[in-house]
Amino acid sequence: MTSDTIPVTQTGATVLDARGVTMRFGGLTAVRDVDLQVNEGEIVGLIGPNGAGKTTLFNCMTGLYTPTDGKVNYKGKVLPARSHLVTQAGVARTFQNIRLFANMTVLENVLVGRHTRTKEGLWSALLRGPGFKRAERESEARAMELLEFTGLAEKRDHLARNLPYGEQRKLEIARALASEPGLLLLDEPTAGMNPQETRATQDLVFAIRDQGIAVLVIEHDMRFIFNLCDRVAVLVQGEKLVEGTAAQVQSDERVVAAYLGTPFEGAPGAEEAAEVAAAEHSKESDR
Ligand SMILES: Nc1ncnc2c1ncn2[C@@H]1O[C@H](COP(=O)(O)OP(=O)(O)OP(=O)(O)O)[C@@H](O)[C@H]1O
Repeated sequence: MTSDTIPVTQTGATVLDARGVTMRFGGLTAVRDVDLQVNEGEIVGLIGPNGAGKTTLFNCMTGLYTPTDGKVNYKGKVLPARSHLVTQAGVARTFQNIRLFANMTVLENVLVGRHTRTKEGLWSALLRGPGFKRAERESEARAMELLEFTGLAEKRDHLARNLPYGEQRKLEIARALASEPGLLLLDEPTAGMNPQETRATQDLVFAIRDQGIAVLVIEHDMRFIFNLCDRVAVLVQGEKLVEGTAAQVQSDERVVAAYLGTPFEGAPGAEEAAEVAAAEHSKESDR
């Protein structure tokens, strides 16, 4: 393997432990033998060029895909292969393409996110007995706390589809938090945001971490990632190329090369790039 993990100061206990994760789609290996850990109290960034396999790795960590190889543990237990069970286990996520219930209110969207945490069963809900009503009141109180936390309380009765884009992303985060996770996975949380909204999202992620929730975040905005993260892993063509602090990753010439599209010797994709260069060279010399 060509990956290079630069030692950084170990923080709390390991929350997420992905080992040797590989995901193949037919002939395409989207993720290859990736190890990634997230520890308590950490914000970890996952970066890489388009198509590097970042979302596929998220999908492998949240039960949307069953990895072809490797395993993912959360707090010492293998994560189940179903997304709702992963959420129940304590791992919540947001999506690159916002997935809200557009015709439900802001509050209702957060209440939907709480269903993995409410114990009241189907009959209780249908009969609307005292247990159900109490649970409903508690859920609503918690949902309102989360709307205050994310700055959306005043919009509680607005339809999700009428929120500006930046607030829809915040609502996705509030909904994910409603499942009371120990780990939150954010897939491009600032996509489409203006600089002010991006800074607010940065503060929100710090506040989430301060509440004891570990965070793993995919993002293309490098300033956001390097300001935010304790540790950053770089995926290139499905493989982890480098992992380290923001300063270590920023100064690593292989990362710069991967983004500029000139892979180093031994880096994932270097062989193919060399073959293409050789073929182009021989074509030119034939002319
Ligand atoms: N369900 C799927 N079936 C087939 N190929 C897939 C599937 N999901 C992803 N891929 C392929 O796997 C590779 C990695 O895609 P992925 O979306 O994980 O990359 P990414 O790093 O998240 O990219 P981006 O930054 O553009 O979102 C791509 O070549 C993509 O086309």
